[in-house]
Amino acid sequence: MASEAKYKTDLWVDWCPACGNFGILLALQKALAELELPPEKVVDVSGIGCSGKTSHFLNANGVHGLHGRGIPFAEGIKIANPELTVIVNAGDGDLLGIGAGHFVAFGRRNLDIKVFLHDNQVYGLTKGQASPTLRKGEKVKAMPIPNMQDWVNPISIALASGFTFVARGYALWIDDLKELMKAAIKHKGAALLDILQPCPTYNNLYTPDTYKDKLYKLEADKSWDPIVKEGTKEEIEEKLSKAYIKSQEWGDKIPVGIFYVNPYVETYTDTISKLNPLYATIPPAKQSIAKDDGTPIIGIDDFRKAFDNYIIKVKNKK
Ligand SMILES: Cc1ncc(C[n+]2csc(CCOP(=O)(O)OP(=O)(O)O)c2C)c(N)n1
Ligand code: SF4
Ligand SMILES: [Mg+2]
Repeated sequence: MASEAKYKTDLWVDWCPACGNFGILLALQKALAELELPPEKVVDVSGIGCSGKTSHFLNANGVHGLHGRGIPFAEGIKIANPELTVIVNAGDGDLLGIGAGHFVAFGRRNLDIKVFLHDNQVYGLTKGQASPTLRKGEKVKAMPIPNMQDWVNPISIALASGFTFVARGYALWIDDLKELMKAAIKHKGAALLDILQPCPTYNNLYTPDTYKDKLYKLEADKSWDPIVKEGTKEEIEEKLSKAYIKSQEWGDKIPVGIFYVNPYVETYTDTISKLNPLYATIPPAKQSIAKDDGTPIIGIDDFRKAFDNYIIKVKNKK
């Protein structure tokens, strides 16, 4: 089996000592190695933040984008070339603060992209302000007063937005995290992996000591069955409701593991392929953009024709 060394770069990994991001990076390198994905077929898209440095430390294609815009960059890449494995590594501020609109719209599309949310409850890179996942009334050390705003629950919002794979991992349980990453990557559709990530420099509330007594594994309960098996409306509603109720659990006990998986939803790129069969054989990234003499080819005519035909068919059905 390929070793994770294949995915390491020779850059000095400059996160603070004991940062949870080290565990996330190692789990990701191990997951990619065990899945035997060639680095040239993997794209890691990062936003801005400490988490955003992941793309520099992973030997794969990487885009270190703009704060809050990891998802739209990733969407463009996946739509242009659906054969790539596209992963977003971004912070809780990035994905649920400035980028929250993209997060919700992404769930609706069910694009086959994996969102790994580095959930440290702070804006690490900008020195420890509260992020959207810090609870109301909590105060981490750089804050002058306790948090005045309520939190955003990443699991609940992902379920409500249409993500078809929703799970939570912990940065220091590297083997479990690696397995969750593998499951997310293998799932065909939009995946959220909320990764609880200690930030020893700025978050003095959610430390490894805090998590030690609170975290428990969903899989330990043999009756917990988060995977949609038949795809009926009733089954989906039942599993979604149970996942939502479970997502509200946060306090003395914090669940880690898979909350919900629905493999029955068509992906966005499959929908496009149905509209235009050409898309499946020659996606945009593989089309020529210029003729031999250098004149640009505008390649949207076939797509437009297919789309017009589709509209005509739909209208005729009415
Ligand atoms: C458009 C824009 N707004 C604000 C910033 C400043 N900024 C950089 S990183 C960051 C927050 C990072 O927090 P998070 O996304 O949680 O990542 P972490 O550092 O915790 O991994 C902010 C506000 C920016 N770079 N760009
Ligand atoms: S500030 Fe926090 S999240 Fe950022 S590198 Fe340091 S420990 Fe990690
Ligand atoms: Mg953060």
